[in-house]
Amino acid sequence: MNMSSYANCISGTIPSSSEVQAEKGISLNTQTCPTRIRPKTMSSAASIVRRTINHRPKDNGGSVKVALRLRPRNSEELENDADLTDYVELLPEMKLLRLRKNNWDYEEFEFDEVLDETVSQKEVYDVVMKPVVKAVLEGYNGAVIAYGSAGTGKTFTLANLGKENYADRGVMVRSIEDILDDFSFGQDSVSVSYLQLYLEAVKDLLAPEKGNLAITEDPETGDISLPGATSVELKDRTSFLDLLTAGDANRNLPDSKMNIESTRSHTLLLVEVRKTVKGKQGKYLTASYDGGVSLQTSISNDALTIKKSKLWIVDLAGSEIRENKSGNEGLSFDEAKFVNLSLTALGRSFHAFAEGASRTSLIITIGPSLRHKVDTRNSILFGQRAMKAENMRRVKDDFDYETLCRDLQAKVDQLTAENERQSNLVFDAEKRLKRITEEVELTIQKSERQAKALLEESHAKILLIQKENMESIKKLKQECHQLEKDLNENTRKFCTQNECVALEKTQIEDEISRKQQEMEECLQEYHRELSDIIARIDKECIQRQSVERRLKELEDQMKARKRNLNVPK
Ligand SMILES: Nc1ncnc2c1ncn2[C@@H]1O[C@H](COP(=O)(O)OP(=O)(O)OP(=O)(O)O)[C@@H](O)[C@H]1O
Repeated sequence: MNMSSYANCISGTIPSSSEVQAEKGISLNTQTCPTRIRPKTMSSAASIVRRTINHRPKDNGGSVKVALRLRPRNSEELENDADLTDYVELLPEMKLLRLRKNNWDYEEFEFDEVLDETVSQKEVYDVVMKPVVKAVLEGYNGAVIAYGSAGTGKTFTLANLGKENYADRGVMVRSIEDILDDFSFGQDSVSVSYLQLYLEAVKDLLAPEKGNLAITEDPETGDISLPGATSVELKDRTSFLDLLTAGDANRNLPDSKMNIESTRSHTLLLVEVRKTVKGKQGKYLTASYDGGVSLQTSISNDALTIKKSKLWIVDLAGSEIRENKSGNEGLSFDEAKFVNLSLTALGRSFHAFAEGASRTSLIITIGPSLRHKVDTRNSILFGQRAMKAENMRRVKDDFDYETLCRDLQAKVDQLTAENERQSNLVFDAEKRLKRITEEVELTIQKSERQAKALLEESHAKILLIQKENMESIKKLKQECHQLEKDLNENTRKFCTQNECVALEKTQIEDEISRKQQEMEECLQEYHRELSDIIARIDKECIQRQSVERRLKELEDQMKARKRNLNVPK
């Protein structure tokens, strides 16, 4: 028995797709729910890539409704910017998910709902669970199962009590709220059992002291029942929250180093609804749970009819592949084997359950980190197989249970074999991946060594060049210093020469001025002497004129005397 066969065993009544749409009440408006995860390469290359398309089966009236939900990134993933961008593309508006195999090839999967990380708990409930609860209130059996690898949000989706944030209430609480809202107190009743399957043990979370609950199998029908399971009648919403809180405290959460929130056990909440309705008499096809799983019909009492139905809400153990993911930290072989064994028991118990009218939804949860890659693919394939499961709704009178059981067992075997084949393939792929990773690591180490050697060589060269440069700089500095000295010397000499020239110039100028002064003085002396000479000449001229006049007078006197002398002759 395995996960996929398990899904087959819990198939249910499926309405037409238009009914589903009508029942959703709230539709996931794709406009308001854009796909954040969308690899550019895949989209842009959509016209050239190869696609493998896995559409929902045409005749889907009988399929298990399968919704796929992506968990938002947590703080660690946000810090590491982890996401599946290169690998997964969600197209909520088309209810499609694409898984890229490589750059040119991807697979496309269609689901009943594709819920991206922006979708709220209420929306998940409205889309996935509300139709199931509605069916349960109408007297049909229902089941919601969460499947996905550890830490992808199964428990958050199903079992969150909304203590920290009221809006985060999960499917369990919201279902009970809706069931209680529809109740006529005094007439109707709802009771719950809370169970855990870990390895092969079935634990009653409402009465853990009971130890391992016995699983009994009806030798004729093959039905599995748990006669010792506690069933507590609910008074109100608070009593349910108290029960779940107490039950959760009793859960056995084995350590998993791979993910501390991981649990390898399955948690089952069984809600039994008993409603008294007026009106139509006759047989109703329901299943009751009186300590086990068995079939019964409705009880009619004139105009009053009692409808009994039950709702299973199942939080499956993390769906990690069985091989260890990180050394010895994954599931041990025994543990993995027993997980499946407990699924066998569980799956069988659903034989009888499925024989009743039922509606089943499966929520596949996936994580936003690349470390979820392999698990994401496994979960998606599981969801796809579940979608192909046949509708189990039958009217009791028309139903051949023995054939159903045989068929189911055959399918269980077939799917077990298929699952094992798939697991082996995954195991081989992981081995190959491990080998390739080792090769890549070796190559990286070699490259690192080469890079280191190159780095050291370059470093040495750089040091040498630096040394040479330092020497050149030193030499240049010395030359520069010498040049400075020379320049200073020359400047000094030039200054000295300049000073000498200036001194000489001053001396010469002084000499010239002295000479000029002397010359001026001399000139003045000449002028004075000349003036004296002119004055003397003038004086002598005057004297000479006077002399000349005297002389002329004398000459005149002499002439006069001569004439006087001649006259007597
Ligand atoms: N839709 C969501 N929005 C916000 N937080 C979420 C959401 N889904 C999951 N988480 C958080 O992610 C963590 C893991 O979720 P959860 O425990 O539900 O995973 P799981 O699949 O049940 O894991 P396991 O198989 O180990 O039990 C929790 O801290 C939970 O609060």
